Amino acid sequence: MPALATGAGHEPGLYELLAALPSQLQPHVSRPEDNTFLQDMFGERSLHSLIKIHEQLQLYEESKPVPVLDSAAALAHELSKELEGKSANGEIKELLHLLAKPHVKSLLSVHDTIAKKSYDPELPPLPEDIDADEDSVKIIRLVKNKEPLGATIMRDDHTGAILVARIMRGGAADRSGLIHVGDQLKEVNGIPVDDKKPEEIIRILAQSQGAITFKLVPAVKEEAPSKEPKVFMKALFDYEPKQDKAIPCKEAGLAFKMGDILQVMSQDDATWWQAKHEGEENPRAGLIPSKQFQERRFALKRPVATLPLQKTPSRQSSGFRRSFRLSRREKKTNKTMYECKKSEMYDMADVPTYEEVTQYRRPSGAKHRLVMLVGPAGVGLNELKRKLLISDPQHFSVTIPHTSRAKKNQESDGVEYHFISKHLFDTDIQNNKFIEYGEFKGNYYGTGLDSIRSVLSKNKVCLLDVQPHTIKHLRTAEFKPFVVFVKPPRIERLKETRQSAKMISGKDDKGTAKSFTDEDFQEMLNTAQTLETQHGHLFEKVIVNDDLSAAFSELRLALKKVETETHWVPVSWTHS
Ligand SMILES: Nc1ncnc2c1ncn2[C@@H]1O[C@H](COP(=O)(O)OP(=O)(O)OP(=O)(O)O)[C@@H](O)[C@H]1O
Repeated sequence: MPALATGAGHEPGLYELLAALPSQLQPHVSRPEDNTFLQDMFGERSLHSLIKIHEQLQLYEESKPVPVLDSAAALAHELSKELEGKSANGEIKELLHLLAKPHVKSLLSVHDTIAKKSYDPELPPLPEDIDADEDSVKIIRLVKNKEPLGATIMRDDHTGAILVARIMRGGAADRSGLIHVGDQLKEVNGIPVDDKKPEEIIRILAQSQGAITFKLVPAVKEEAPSKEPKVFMKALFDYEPKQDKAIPCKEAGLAFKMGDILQVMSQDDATWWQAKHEGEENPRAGLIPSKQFQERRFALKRPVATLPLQKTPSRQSSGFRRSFRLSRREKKTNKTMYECKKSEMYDMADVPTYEEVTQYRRPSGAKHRLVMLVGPAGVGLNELKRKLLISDPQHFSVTIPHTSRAKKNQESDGVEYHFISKHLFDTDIQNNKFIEYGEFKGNYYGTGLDSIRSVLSKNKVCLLDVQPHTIKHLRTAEFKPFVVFVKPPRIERLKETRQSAKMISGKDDKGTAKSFTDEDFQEMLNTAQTLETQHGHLFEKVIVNDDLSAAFSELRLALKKVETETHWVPVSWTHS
């Protein structure tokens, strides 16, 4: 931008800069509406006023003003009293009128507060009727602002006493350091609480303004002050405390979404942990269900979406992908020709709650993270993979599958397939060497773990396109998979974009191509929905494959970031 033209030897003030900006910017703005917007914005009167105030304040700051007196309010009061007795002329009347105005009074009071620099709230004196025998009683005064107190209370079932149940980390009560878990609450603002229900006490607290006085019997053992814990958990489910009937105090709850990173501040309570969102400035923690509690609830509820999947229909569906993606060499024919032998059942042992995570950045020269692409069949995984391979064949690669079928004349071992005997294939299955395998026309086909290792050891990014149930087997420190879910757009866009697309059907051995039907689209969407419900917590990136080139660019960028930026990964991946 060119330098602003200001008078020689004259420092441009903010105000002048603002006035000059629209004309200075004009040559750089092509659209008239942008120009109008800029003119309006910089011409806004309130902005000009603010800048003027800013400049004036700066002048004051430079001259370091000190208050002449810090009792302007009292002086004004005295003056008013004195003038009231005098015979009133017009000017005196006006002055009295001005000094009586609440705004002027407030202004003078604010002036005095600032002049005295007395920003702390004034507390009323301690009550005189403290029982001398009650040496264990603590009187505490906290000044309440809009922020909640950050403590929960409960009635002790045996003694009936009202106890402090929980102190939210970083909240007002915690910061005061005066209230502790187990303290017995005797009075709030002089009101005895022994006979009150916790809800009534909460109401009293909510209605209290300014300083609140608590009379407490301290708990026997006071909590040792602890350092801010550095446990980070990735949330694997959505949580909304307002909808949670079990939470002891809805206002104290912390809402979060699947994929959010939470800093867990306390796991002292078996049922309710305390946490805040990672990076959140506000130190106050909120309640979240503990891992164990959430697992228990999940097991009891067991929503329909997590029940075992239906058996694959006999019809060759465009739903769950059953291929091992043997098509690295344009050989789409083999894509869907065999059934997968691995279970597609949802594993109830993997209840998605929280996963402890830590930040990880791939050291330069270290092996790349495995890139797993998942999505419903026909959504475009192959197409995206193909584009990546073409875009940078030196950087991206795919696995070479194994087969027990005989090698054809034009084929070479280790190019189209690794050709091995049926016996060896069987042994490898027993030894868990395959991520996926299947049988077609009496021959085995499969993707081996070693074939991934082989790609990674060449310092290439391995693109793997598999069924989602395999993700959990590959989530190891060795592979550190980055899981991308490719999702279809809404049905109208799906139909629009796939008008000339062909689906490769594996129904017959020839892998004939056919156009998508409405049923195929619907099935693709249903499958996507099911995959997301069941495995969504494992997806690190979701890409909607609407416009193909946009989806490709998004994928490319995400993969670049995985290679160069810091990401949250399971703690266990960095401990090896
Ligand atoms: N965004 C898109 N816009 C238009 N056509 C697309 C788009 N994405 C994929 N296609 C087309 O859809 C068809 C299916 O894509 P592709 O073979 O990549 O799917 P897939 O997920 O690998 O499915 P399958 O598991 O059945 O092999 C192809 O003809 C492909 O060119």
